[in-house]
Amino acid sequence: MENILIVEDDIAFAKMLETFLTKKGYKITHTSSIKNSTQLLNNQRFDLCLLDYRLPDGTALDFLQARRDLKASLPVIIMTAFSDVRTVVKSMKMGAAEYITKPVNPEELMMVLKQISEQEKTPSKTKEKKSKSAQFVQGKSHHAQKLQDFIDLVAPTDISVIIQGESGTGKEYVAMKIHQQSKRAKKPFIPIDCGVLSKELAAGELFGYVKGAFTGALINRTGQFEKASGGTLFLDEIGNLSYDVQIKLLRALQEKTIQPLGSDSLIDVDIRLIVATNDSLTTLVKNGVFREDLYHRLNEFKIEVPPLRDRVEDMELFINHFIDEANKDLQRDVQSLAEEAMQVFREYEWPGNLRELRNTIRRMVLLTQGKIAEADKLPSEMFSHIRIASSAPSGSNLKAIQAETEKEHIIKVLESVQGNKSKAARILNIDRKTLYNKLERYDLT
Ligand SMILES: Nc1ncnc2c1ncn2[C@@H]1O[C@H](COP(=O)(O)OP(=O)(O)OP(=O)(O)O)[C@@H](O)[C@H]1O
Repeated sequence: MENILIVEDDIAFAKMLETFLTKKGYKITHTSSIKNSTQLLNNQRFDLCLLDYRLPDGTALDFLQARRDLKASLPVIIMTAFSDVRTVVKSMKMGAAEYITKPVNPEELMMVLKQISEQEKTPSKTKEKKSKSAQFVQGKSHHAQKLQDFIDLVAPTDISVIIQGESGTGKEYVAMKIHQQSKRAKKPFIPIDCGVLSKELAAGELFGYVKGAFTGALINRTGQFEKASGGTLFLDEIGNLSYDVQIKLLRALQEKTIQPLGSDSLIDVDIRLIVATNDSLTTLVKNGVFREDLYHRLNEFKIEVPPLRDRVEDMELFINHFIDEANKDLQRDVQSLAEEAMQVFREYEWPGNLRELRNTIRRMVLLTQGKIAEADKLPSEMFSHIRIASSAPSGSNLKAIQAETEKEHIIKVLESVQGNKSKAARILNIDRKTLYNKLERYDLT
């Protein structure tokens, strides 16, 4: 990985990055707008792009769209202000490889570059490798238990599964776990990120093609359906597949055969399909972007992966796991987080879920020389984003007052219906799930 494209309109910062990375042996090209960057992408080959989230003529999402249209496959690292993390996690579903928060720490940047360069060396195997070595942390909250029950239930079968959840909640990990617990475990688990596939590329990638099928098809290529035969195919961000490809996918599932582009022959395939989505597929069906017949074919079993903020009880397990992982990768010996940092972690909303937690911990571990990672290693903006601090003096903080009022009201209603949660939810005009989330958040379980 040598050629890096930096797209950044803060010239001083870009210059600093350029100097630093040139010293590290990279060849840097810098531009400060989406328009110029897409022109560059069209004419030159880059190994990686460091992309500012907000640019004068658009956002990272526009760049990612252009990258997809140009069928460029370079990995993209988004550099973002902390306040944009919530939005940036959306770009992960358009295929950004990673994000880092500003101010960018040089060591952190090098760590991410190394990580991505290793993944790129074995592009097709990386995720399979991850499936073999990645440790699945189960958690102990009732959400975690329910999730594991669903996995246990569905894993031994061959039925299709839709995994739904916010970005970074661990949908791919759940898919891997299902595969590992299934009778297909010894066969391949192939994850495909549909978010990065252009319309034209998707059918070829999934079903393969023969030489001459279209301009640029210089050799025969085996599709992922065939490669995954006997095992599990995981289609992440399935909502991004075009209507045409959805038809082909439905046919492949119904007939258990595929037809590579440009070929007359049908190939038998035996795969188990697991798909994931951030968006509700039913909404996509309603909006006419997702085929209803395919939705019904896929919807044999649905698993909802909860956001991290709803499983605070599991946080400590994940924190310890990510500390261990980071210690190994970064040669550190951090044993725990300081209590103040734990407090912030418990109260923060975690819009990027487990991915954000992992990244935050890696950064803290990287910056910690001793055994305890202190709260001053956290991005300072995180403190202003924490939700209702339980210790916040009521009367001084609007969120805390609202929370206290809500909590008191829930207690009152629960008392009036002798603890019957269904009745309470009806009176409160919220669904049962929301009520359970609130009970957990306010420690009323
Ligand atoms: N059960 C788990 N045990 C350990 N680590 C996990 C687990 N689930 C998720 N992670 C961590 O969180 C990261 C994000 O998980 P994953 O890629 O599965 O999320 P996702 O929901 O598929 O994300 P996206 O919506 O962006 O596709 C992983 O790289 C891993 O580090």
